[in-house]
Amino acid sequence: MSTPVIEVEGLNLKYGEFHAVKDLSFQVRRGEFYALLGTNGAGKTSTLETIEGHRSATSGTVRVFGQSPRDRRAVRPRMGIMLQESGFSPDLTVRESVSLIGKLTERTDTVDRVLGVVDLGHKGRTKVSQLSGGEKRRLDFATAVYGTPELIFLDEPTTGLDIQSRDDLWDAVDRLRDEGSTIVLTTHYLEEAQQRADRIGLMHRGTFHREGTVSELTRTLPGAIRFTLPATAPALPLRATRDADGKFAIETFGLQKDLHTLLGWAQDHAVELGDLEAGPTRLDDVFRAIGANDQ
Ligand SMILES: Nc1ncnc2c1ncn2[C@@H]1O[C@H](COP(=O)(O)OP(=O)(O)OP(=O)(O)O)[C@@H](O)[C@H]1O
Repeated sequence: MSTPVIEVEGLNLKYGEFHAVKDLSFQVRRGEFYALLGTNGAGKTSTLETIEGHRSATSGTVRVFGQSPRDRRAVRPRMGIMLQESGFSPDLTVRESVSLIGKLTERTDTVDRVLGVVDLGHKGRTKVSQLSGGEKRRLDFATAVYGTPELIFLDEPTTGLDIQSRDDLWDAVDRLRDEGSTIVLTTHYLEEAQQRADRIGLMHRGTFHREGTVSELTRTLPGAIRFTLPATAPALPLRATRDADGKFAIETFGLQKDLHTLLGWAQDHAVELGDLEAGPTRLDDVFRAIGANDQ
């Protein structure tokens, strides 16, 4: 098997007395889309900064392409990092900023191609200070696109983007994946991770609460059927609870069977199920379950 792109082994990070990352171990394989998710303050940024070579581990090892990320000359040209704030100089134009990415990363590409991918071709001569929030975010994304790096970090990439720009960004990420790039994503938009990630590392208080594919993370929790009923409806065929807003909820590990029972019962009794929703557990519910365990 080829060397993993990222190998984290027993990583610990301390800020003074505060133990921010505790014995964390995981790997990201070549071509994988890995989402590092977690609660606020879980340690995601600290972990990523170590992998990106910006921070030293208190103990443990981190390898990127089999090398230390502190060996910047070897590793840096192969990584594209889209930070939450890239900090482009406000006085530079968009074109100059993209060209600077090329110089700093030592990757080869053309400024026009990159401007086209991030849809800023019409803003090439505009100063960074005059860009809208969403346009700045698209310029940040250029750091991940320039030269199609082998490993790409996307830190909250879609924050501040409208729907169209989000779709465009994910289309561009899909193309990068087609070219073989490995993607590491952090986001608080869980649906984006749920739809795209091959695997998810779910951090809480410095360590993994869970790690696995989306279905591995969600299948330990029941799915749910929710609906409203007219006041005259007869007794339900299944055990249900009532939400604060009066909606009925059936939690089940046999979603298809229970849905079939419920629909048959509604048909037989000519009962209309209002606002009917049925679905497997979503990643949001896995997150809520973390909070519940803390109580
Ligand atoms: N420079 C620092 N000095 C002291 N404590 C820090 C420092 N940086 C981070 N921390 C603490 O370490 C913990 C982990 O922070 P980190 O930024 O890695 O979390 P995160 O998972 O990225 O959180 P969020 O989702 O809120 O961005 C937090 O409790 C934070 O307050």
